[in-house]
Amino acid sequence: QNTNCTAVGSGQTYDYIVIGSGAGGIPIADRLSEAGHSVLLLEKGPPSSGRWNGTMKPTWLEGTNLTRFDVPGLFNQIWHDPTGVACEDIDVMGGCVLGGGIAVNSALWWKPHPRDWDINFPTGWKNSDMQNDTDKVFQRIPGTYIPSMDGKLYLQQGFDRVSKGLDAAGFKQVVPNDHADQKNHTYGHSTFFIENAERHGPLRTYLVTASQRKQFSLWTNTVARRLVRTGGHVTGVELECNKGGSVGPGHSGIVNVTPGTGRVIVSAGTFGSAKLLFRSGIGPTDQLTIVKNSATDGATMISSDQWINLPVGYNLNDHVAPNLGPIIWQQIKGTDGVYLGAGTISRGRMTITPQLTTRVSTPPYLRDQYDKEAVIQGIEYMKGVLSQIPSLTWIAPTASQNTTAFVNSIPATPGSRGSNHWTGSCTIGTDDGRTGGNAVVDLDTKVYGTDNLFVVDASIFPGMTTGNPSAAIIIASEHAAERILALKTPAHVKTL
Ligand SMILES: Cc1cc2nc3c(=O)[nH]c(=O)nc-3n(C[C@H](O)[C@H](O)[C@H](O)COP(=O)(O)OP(=O)(O)OC[C@H]3O[C@@H](n4cnc5c(N)ncnc54)[C@H](O)[C@@H]3O)c2cc1C
Repeated sequence: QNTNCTAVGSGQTYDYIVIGSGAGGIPIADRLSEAGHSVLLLEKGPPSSGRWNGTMKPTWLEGTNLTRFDVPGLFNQIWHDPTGVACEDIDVMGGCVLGGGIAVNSALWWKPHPRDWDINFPTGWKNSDMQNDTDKVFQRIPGTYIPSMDGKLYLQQGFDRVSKGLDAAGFKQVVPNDHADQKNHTYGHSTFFIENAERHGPLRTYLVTASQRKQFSLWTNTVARRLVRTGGHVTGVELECNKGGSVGPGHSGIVNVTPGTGRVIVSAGTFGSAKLLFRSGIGPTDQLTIVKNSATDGATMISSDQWINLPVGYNLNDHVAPNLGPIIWQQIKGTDGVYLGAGTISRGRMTITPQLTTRVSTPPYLRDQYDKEAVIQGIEYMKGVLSQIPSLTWIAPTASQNTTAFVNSIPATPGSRGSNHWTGSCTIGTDDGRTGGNAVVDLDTKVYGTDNLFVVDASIFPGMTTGNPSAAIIIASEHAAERILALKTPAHVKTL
């Protein structure tokens, strides 16, 4: 028996159990506890930031309360030294530590373009519905395009050179997050959630206020194995200590929600949330059958007469290529009339393996010919603009290379094209997936066919955002919190 693995007693129950402490999970756990509810936030990974007793750091940070996660210059460390940080059960990059993606990402921080909501999201989630939530998020996490301590911008040679060409072509320089709607023929400095030269974001804001409340609890190193449910009603969550407790103190056993009124919010990310639903008997029959036949879960999985058939894992999406800066915007309209970015229509699928890892079985990149045409058009356009700049050399595609051939030469795989901006898999919408629709969760983020189970993270996004998605996910989490708090407990549950 590992002393780092505490078996939970059945006495303590919670109004809300939130599974996963990423961009979706931390903000909603804060808002639900702020409303007076008891909230348990579960995170399978270890603490990350020094503020939360994280310990992973290079020797030169010893003696400080900072870890590799706090120092912007170490953002890329996850690619060189991923052990104990990157998720081990997915086939793409993800952060499985306290904070999830927002503890390991590059901290690029974009206020969403109005069309990010208006094109893709359903009624009640349009730009006008999200304004209040956007303001709340950007008040707490303003972001900056000058991340240094002394207020100076460094290494601007590239920016200065490129901007001359952009100016000559009539592009306008903007402060991006002051003009979120001006994303055509504009450019600017990239914005980051960095403050005092350290990683800022939900770990320094939402988690701080949540932790000050007595009704809030956080358990790290604790894996949610599956939901315990009777029909569409979840009574608790089955837990396992991460690696048997060998990586730090965790919890095992079954933790229950408040009988009758308690709710569970799954915020385990695009892959983690889908996997948890599969293991809980919620998803397409082919995926649930893989879990049923697995050595780990087969014998104890919920029986097939209780399965809920929903299109979990479909509608997978990612940006076609990562962006850094200087950031340049130009609207490219495909010949199908929709825009590149928020308007792309290519989608993929993620699935589960017999070992209960997940994989991108159908990569989403450029599967649609109009999406591909728009990318080619975009590269051609930028080549034209930037060719005006003296002594600037295009590295790819080379001067002699045909753009179409270049685009076709890049494999449509996460390894070549991936941007780590995975969305989809548990899509929000009114078209109930049990009866042939695409949606896994309804407009309150409640899983169809259940009465107290919700999904709140990148997985509910029906389509892609223009920029890196973390701000939009946090805004969506604020919005979901309001809608969930406003929901009445179903009458039949109250009478139980
Ligand atoms: C390397 C990298 C760079 C990126 N750069 C940027 C950027 O610069 N700007 C930007 O906006 N976005 C960036 N992103 C994307 C952004 O970080 C993600 O879109 C965002 O974090 C997703 O939020 P989420 O809540 O859906 O999931 P996550 O943030 O992934 O959170 C999910 C959490 O759930 C936990 N979990 C999973 N399964 C379980 C379980 N069964 N039990 C308990 N816990 C579980 C995970 O450990 C994780 O902490 C980047 C991502 C990566 C990986």
